[in-house]
Amino acid sequence: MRVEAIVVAAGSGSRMRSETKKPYIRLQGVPLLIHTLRALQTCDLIERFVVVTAGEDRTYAEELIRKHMYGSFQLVSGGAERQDSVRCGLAAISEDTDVLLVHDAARPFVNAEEVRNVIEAAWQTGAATLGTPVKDTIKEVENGTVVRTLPRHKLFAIQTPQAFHPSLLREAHHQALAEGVQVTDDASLIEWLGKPVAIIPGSYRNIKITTPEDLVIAEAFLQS
Ligand SMILES: Nc1ccn([C@@H]2O[C@H](COP(=O)(O)OP(=O)(O)OP(=O)(O)O)[C@@H](O)[C@H]2O)c(=O)n1
Ligand SMILES: C[C@](O)(CO)[C@H](O)COP(=O)(O)O
Repeated sequence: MRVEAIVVAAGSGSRMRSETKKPYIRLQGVPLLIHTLRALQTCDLIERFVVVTAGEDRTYAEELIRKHMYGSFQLVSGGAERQDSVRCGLAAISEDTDVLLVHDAARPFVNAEEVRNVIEAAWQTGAATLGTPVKDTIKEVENGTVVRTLPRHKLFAIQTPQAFHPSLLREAHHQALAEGVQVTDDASLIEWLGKPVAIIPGSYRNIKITTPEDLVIAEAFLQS
Protein backbone atom coordinates (compact mmCIF):
# COMPACT_ATOMS: atom_id res chain seq x y z
CA MET A 1 0.00 0.00 0.00
CA ARG A 2 1.52 3.33 -1.10
CA VAL A 3 0.52 6.27 1.12
CA GLU A 4 1.12 9.96 0.40
CA ALA A 5 0.07 12.94 2.53
CA ILE A 6 -1.13 16.44 1.74
CA VAL A 7 -0.37 18.89 4.56
CA VAL A 8 -2.27 22.16 4.13
CA ALA A 9 -0.42 25.22 5.44
CA ALA A 10 -1.66 28.01 3.13
CA GLY A 11 -4.17 29.63 5.51
CA SER A 12 -3.96 33.25 6.63
CA GLY A 13 -4.37 32.38 10.32
CA SER A 14 -6.70 35.36 10.79
CA ARG A 15 -8.08 34.06 14.13
CA MET A 16 -4.55 33.84 15.54
CA ARG A 17 -3.98 37.58 14.94
CA SER A 18 -0.19 37.10 15.02
CA GLU A 19 2.55 38.92 13.11
CA THR A 20 4.18 35.64 12.14
CA LYS A 21 2.02 33.51 9.87
CA LYS A 22 0.53 30.60 11.80
CA PRO A 23 2.50 27.68 10.25
CA TYR A 24 5.76 29.48 11.12
CA ILE A 25 4.97 30.43 14.73
CA ARG A 26 7.61 28.80 16.94
CA LEU A 27 6.71 26.42 19.76
CA GLN A 28 9.75 25.63 21.89
CA GLY A 29 11.83 27.19 19.09
CA VAL A 30 10.49 24.98 16.30
CA PRO A 31 7.97 26.17 13.65
CA LEU A 32 4.45 24.74 13.96
CA LEU A 33 4.62 23.26 10.44
CA ILE A 34 7.74 21.29 11.40
CA HIS A 35 6.13 19.96 14.59
CA THR A 36 3.23 18.73 12.47
CA LEU A 37 5.41 17.11 9.78
CA ARG A 38 7.49 15.39 12.48
CA ALA A 39 4.32 14.09 14.14
CA LEU A 40 3.14 12.60 10.83
CA GLN A 41 6.59 11.11 10.18
CA THR A 42 6.28 9.04 13.37
CA CYS A 43 3.97 6.86 11.25
CA ASP A 44 6.27 4.99 8.90
CA LEU A 45 3.49 4.28 6.37
CA ILE A 46 3.72 7.72 4.70
CA GLU A 47 6.16 7.66 1.77
CA ARG A 48 5.90 11.23 0.50
CA PHE A 49 4.55 14.62 1.61
CA VAL A 50 2.94 17.35 -0.49
CA VAL A 51 3.09 20.53 1.58
CA VAL A 52 0.73 23.30 0.46
CA THR A 53 1.77 26.84 1.40
CA ALA A 54 0.90 30.37 0.34
CA GLY A 55 2.74 31.08 -2.94
CA GLU A 56 4.95 33.75 -1.37
CA ASP A 57 6.05 31.37 1.44
CA ARG A 58 7.14 28.46 -0.73
CA THR A 59 10.86 29.16 -0.75
CA TYR A 60 10.94 29.88 2.99
CA ALA A 61 8.93 26.74 3.79
CA GLU A 62 11.14 24.61 1.54
CA GLU A 63 14.29 25.84 3.33
CA LEU A 64 12.72 25.14 6.72
CA ILE A 65 11.66 21.64 5.77
CA ARG A 66 15.08 20.81 4.28
CA LYS A 67 16.73 21.99 7.48
CA HIS A 68 14.51 20.10 9.93
CA MET A 69 13.27 17.02 8.12
CA TYR A 70 14.29 13.94 6.21
CA GLY A 71 12.29 12.12 3.54
CA SER A 72 10.56 12.97 0.29
CA PHE A 73 8.44 16.08 -0.06
CA GLN A 74 7.16 18.60 -2.61
CA LEU A 75 6.00 22.18 -2.10
CA VAL A 76 2.85 23.41 -3.85
CA SER A 77 1.10 26.81 -3.77
CA GLY A 78 -2.38 26.85 -2.21
CA GLY A 79 -5.63 28.71 -2.84
CA ALA A 80 -8.06 31.13 -1.19
CA GLU A 81 -9.91 28.53 0.95
CA ARG A 82 -8.77 25.31 2.59
CA GLN A 83 -10.71 23.32 -0.01
CA ASP A 84 -8.82 25.09 -2.81
CA SER A 85 -5.50 24.31 -1.14
CA VAL A 86 -6.33 20.60 -0.85
CA ARG A 87 -7.28 20.60 -4.54
CA CYS A 88 -3.90 22.16 -5.41
CA GLY A 89 -2.19 19.45 -3.34
CA LEU A 90 -4.17 16.69 -5.06
CA ALA A 91 -2.67 17.66 -8.41
CA ALA A 92 0.80 16.78 -7.05
CA ILE A 93 -0.07 13.34 -5.63
CA SER A 94 1.59 10.39 -7.42
CA GLU A 95 -0.69 8.37 -9.71
CA ASP A 96 0.15 5.07 -7.97
CA THR A 97 -0.88 6.26 -4.49
CA ASP A 98 -3.30 3.83 -2.80
CA VAL A 99 -4.27 5.93 0.22
CA LEU A 100 -4.08 9.69 0.48
CA LEU A 101 -3.91 11.41 3.86
CA VAL A 102 -4.99 15.05 4.27
CA HIS A 103 -3.81 16.87 7.40
CA ASP A 104 -3.90 20.43 8.76
CA ALA A 105 -0.48 21.98 9.41
CA ALA A 106 -2.27 23.46 12.43
CA ARG A 107 -2.63 20.05 14.20
CA PRO A 108 0.84 19.16 15.57
CA PHE A 109 -0.25 16.65 18.24
CA VAL A 110 -1.52 13.76 16.15
CA ASN A 111 0.20 10.49 16.98
CA ALA A 112 1.43 7.51 14.94
CA GLU A 113 -1.34 5.17 16.07
CA GLU A 114 -4.07 7.63 15.05
CA VAL A 115 -2.45 8.18 11.64
CA ARG A 116 -2.11 4.43 11.06
CA ASN A 117 -5.71 3.76 12.15
CA VAL A 118 -7.18 6.34 9.80
CA ILE A 119 -5.03 5.10 6.87
CA GLU A 120 -6.02 1.47 7.44
CA ALA A 121 -9.71 2.36 7.73
CA ALA A 122 -9.60 4.35 4.47
CA TRP A 123 -7.81 1.46 2.74
CA GLN A 124 -10.71 -0.81 3.77
CA THR A 125 -13.65 1.56 3.26
CA GLY A 126 -12.60 4.41 0.94
CA ALA A 127 -12.81 7.32 3.39
CA ALA A 128 -12.08 7.81 7.09
CA THR A 129 -11.60 10.64 9.55
CA LEU A 130 -10.51 11.05 13.13
CA GLY A 131 -13.15 12.43 15.50
CA THR A 132 -13.89 12.73 19.20
CA PRO A 133 -17.26 12.76 21.02
CA VAL A 134 -18.13 16.39 21.84
CA LYS A 135 -17.85 17.33 25.51
CA ASP A 136 -20.13 20.39 25.50
CA THR A 137 -23.84 20.67 24.91
CA ILE A 138 -24.24 22.04 21.36
CA LYS A 139 -27.16 24.31 20.45
CA GLU A 140 -28.22 25.59 17.04
CA VAL A 141 -28.62 29.37 17.25
CA GLU A 142 -30.18 31.91 14.88
CA ASN A 143 -30.21 35.69 15.41
CA GLY A 144 -29.01 35.31 19.00
CA THR A 145 -31.73 32.82 19.97
CA VAL A 146 -31.55 29.07 20.47
CA VAL A 147 -33.40 27.13 17.79
CA ARG A 148 -32.76 23.68 19.31
CA THR A 149 -30.36 21.55 21.30
CA LEU A 150 -28.64 18.85 19.27
CA PRO A 151 -28.47 15.27 20.66
CA ARG A 152 -24.95 15.19 22.11
CA HIS A 153 -24.61 11.40 22.04
CA LYS A 154 -24.65 11.58 18.22
CA LEU A 155 -22.14 14.45 17.86
CA PHE A 156 -18.43 14.18 17.07
CA ALA A 157 -15.84 16.95 16.73
CA ILE A 158 -14.05 16.15 13.47
CA GLN A 159 -10.28 16.35 13.20
CA THR A 160 -7.59 15.65 10.65
CA PRO A 161 -5.90 13.56 9.39
CA GLN A 162 -8.57 12.29 7.07
CA ALA A 163 -7.72 9.55 4.55
CA PHE A 164 -9.19 8.51 1.21
CA HIS A 165 -8.83 6.42 -1.88
CA PRO A 166 -7.32 9.13 -4.13
CA SER A 167 -9.79 8.55 -6.97
CA LEU A 168 -12.72 9.14 -4.59
CA LEU A 169 -11.30 12.39 -3.22
CA ARG A 170 -10.41 13.57 -6.76
CA GLU A 171 -13.99 12.89 -7.93
CA ALA A 172 -15.41 14.74 -4.90
CA HIS A 173 -13.22 17.82 -5.43
CA HIS A 174 -13.86 17.82 -9.18
CA GLN A 175 -17.66 17.76 -8.73
CA ALA A 176 -17.60 20.27 -5.87
CA LEU A 177 -15.64 22.72 -8.05
CA ALA A 178 -18.06 22.23 -10.95
CA GLU A 179 -21.12 22.79 -8.71
CA GLY A 180 -19.67 25.52 -6.48
CA VAL A 181 -19.94 23.47 -3.29
CA GLN A 182 -17.77 24.79 -0.41
CA VAL A 183 -17.15 22.85 2.80
CA THR A 184 -14.68 23.03 5.67
CA ASP A 185 -13.27 19.49 5.51
CA ASP A 186 -12.71 16.81 2.86
CA ALA A 187 -14.90 14.21 4.54
CA SER A 188 -17.88 16.55 3.95
CA LEU A 189 -17.32 16.24 0.20
CA ILE A 190 -17.51 12.44 0.42
CA GLU A 191 -20.74 12.74 2.47
CA TRP A 192 -22.07 15.10 -0.21
CA LEU A 193 -21.40 12.40 -2.83
CA GLY A 194 -23.53 10.06 -0.69
CA LYS A 195 -20.60 7.78 0.21
CA PRO A 196 -19.75 6.52 3.73
CA VAL A 197 -17.00 8.03 5.90
CA ALA A 198 -15.69 5.89 8.78
CA ILE A 199 -15.10 7.65 12.12
CA ILE A 200 -11.91 6.59 13.88
CA PRO A 201 -11.53 7.51 17.55
CA GLY A 202 -9.18 10.48 17.89
CA SER A 203 -7.66 12.07 20.96
CA TYR A 204 -8.54 15.31 22.76
CA ARG A 205 -4.84 16.21 22.43
CA ASN A 206 -5.11 16.53 18.64
CA ILE A 207 -6.19 20.17 18.85
CA LYS A 208 -6.17 22.63 15.96
CA ILE A 209 -4.03 25.65 16.77
CA THR A 210 -6.53 28.35 15.86
CA THR A 211 -6.66 31.18 18.46
CA PRO A 212 -3.94 32.57 20.80
CA GLU A 213 -5.16 30.43 23.76
CA ASP A 214 -4.28 27.32 21.76
CA LEU A 215 -0.60 28.34 21.83
CA VAL A 216 -0.66 28.20 25.65
CA ILE A 217 -2.22 24.74 25.55
CA ALA A 218 0.31 23.64 22.91
CA GLU A 219 3.28 24.79 25.03
CA ALA A 220 1.81 22.89 27.99
CA PHE A 221 1.45 19.72 25.91
CA LEU A 222 5.04 20.07 24.68
CA GLN A 223 6.32 20.44 28.27
CA SER A 224 4.34 17.47 29.60
N1 LIG B 1 -6.72 28.89 2.07
C1 LIG B 1 -6.35 28.03 3.02
C2 LIG B 1 -6.96 28.04 4.31
C3 LIG B 1 -6.51 27.12 5.26
N2 LIG B 1 -5.51 26.28 4.97
C4 LIG B 1 -4.98 25.37 6.01
O1 LIG B 1 -6.01 24.59 6.56
C5 LIG B 1 -5.71 24.28 7.90
C6 LIG B 1 -6.93 24.51 8.79
O2 LIG B 1 -7.31 25.86 8.71
P1 LIG B 1 -7.28 26.88 9.95
O3 LIG B 1 -6.63 26.31 11.11
O4 LIG B 1 -8.62 27.43 10.12
O5 LIG B 1 -6.23 27.94 9.42
P2 LIG B 1 -6.43 29.34 8.76
O6 LIG B 1 -7.41 29.29 7.63
O7 LIG B 1 -5.05 29.76 8.47
O8 LIG B 1 -7.03 30.20 9.97
P3 LIG B 1 -8.17 31.30 9.99
O9 LIG B 1 -9.44 30.60 9.57
O10 LIG B 1 -8.16 31.74 11.41
O11 LIG B 1 -7.76 32.38 9.02
C7 LIG B 1 -4.51 25.13 8.32
O12 LIG B 1 -3.37 24.30 8.45
C8 LIG B 1 -4.40 26.14 7.19
O13 LIG B 1 -3.06 26.56 6.91
C9 LIG B 1 -4.93 26.27 3.70
O14 LIG B 1 -4.00 25.50 3.45
N3 LIG B 1 -5.37 27.15 2.75
C1 LIG C 1 -10.60 20.18 8.71
C2 LIG C 1 -10.90 20.64 10.10
O1 LIG C 1 -9.71 20.79 10.83
C3 LIG C 1 -11.74 19.60 10.80
O2 LIG C 1 -12.02 20.03 12.09
C4 LIG C 1 -11.65 21.93 10.09
O3 LIG C 1 -12.90 21.74 9.48
C5 LIG C 1 -10.91 23.07 9.44
O4 LIG C 1 -11.75 24.21 9.49
P1 LIG C 1 -11.23 25.68 9.47
O5 LIG C 1 -12.45 26.50 9.16
O6 LIG C 1 -10.20 25.73 8.41
O7 LIG C 1 -10.76 25.95 10.85
